[in-house]
Amino acid sequence: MNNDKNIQDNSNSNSPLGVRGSNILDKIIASKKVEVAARNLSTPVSALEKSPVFSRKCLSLKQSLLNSESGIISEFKRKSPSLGWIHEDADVVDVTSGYSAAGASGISILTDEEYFGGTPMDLMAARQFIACPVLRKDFVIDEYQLYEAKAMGADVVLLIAAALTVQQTLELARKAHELGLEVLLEVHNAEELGHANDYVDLLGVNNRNLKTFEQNIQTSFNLAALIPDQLVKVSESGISKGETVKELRKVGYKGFLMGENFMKEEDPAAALANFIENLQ
Ligand SMILES: O=C(O)c1ccccc1NCC(=O)[C@H](O)[C@H](O)COP(=O)(O)O
Repeated sequence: MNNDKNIQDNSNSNSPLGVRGSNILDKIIASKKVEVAARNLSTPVSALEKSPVFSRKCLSLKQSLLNSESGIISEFKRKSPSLGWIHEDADVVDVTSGYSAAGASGISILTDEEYFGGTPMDLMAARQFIACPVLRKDFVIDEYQLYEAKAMGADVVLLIAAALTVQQTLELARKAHELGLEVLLEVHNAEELGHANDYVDLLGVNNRNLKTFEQNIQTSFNLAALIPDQLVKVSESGISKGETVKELRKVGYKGFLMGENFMKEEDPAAALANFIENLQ
């Protein structure tokens, strides 16, 4: 039996951070609005544009996934709303340069501090040492955050359908492309696929419902056939078995976003190397 498909629903439990799962996405978005407004005042776009990496040409995660053997997008996250601390003292440069050396097709870095224990500095530091595509993993609600992503040295941004209207998704995706960033649109159900537009490069199916924390790999299998062919499919969250990756490949997935499975280990990069070796 593939245990990844049978992850238990923990939607009714209190999270380790003391926020109930049922409204976590709303809480994150509410905090994000305050945070972004403050940063916009302290560091205007004109200052972000002066970043030494602002004008660098972004690497393509889409191409990397199409060309790569593993398709693993390994994530750097110190904590999460569903688990609390996973790896509090993890060093971003050690872990992400290790991920890169181990054969990651892309690297996702959480830049949200309040809920995930990350910072924009994490991404900026990692960028100096890694040559594979980097996803800024955050809750994008404002185009200011796209300028920030560019200033940090990110290549891809995440747009979460559950947090945006169709119109907001279109405007943010268009702006991201204008800045040279790729767009990973994340959905959790068939209805959210309606957020896809011409500026979306990769379509991520999150097996975790961000409003309830419920996880089920079956979500990726159910939505696979509904995703337009031109979008590179990525399965996100709750993956811990090579067998799951192999089954997801059969229904067209090229990318596999994995965080906890590696970050919970003392040496996340060694865990990734071992995972990839067992995929061959
Ligand atoms: O991880 C959480 O608890 C979480 C809660 C609310 C919103 C987002 C959340 N996580 C972001 C992600 O989607 C995952 O970090 C990513 O897909 C990797 O998942 P996993 O392999 O299960 O760590």
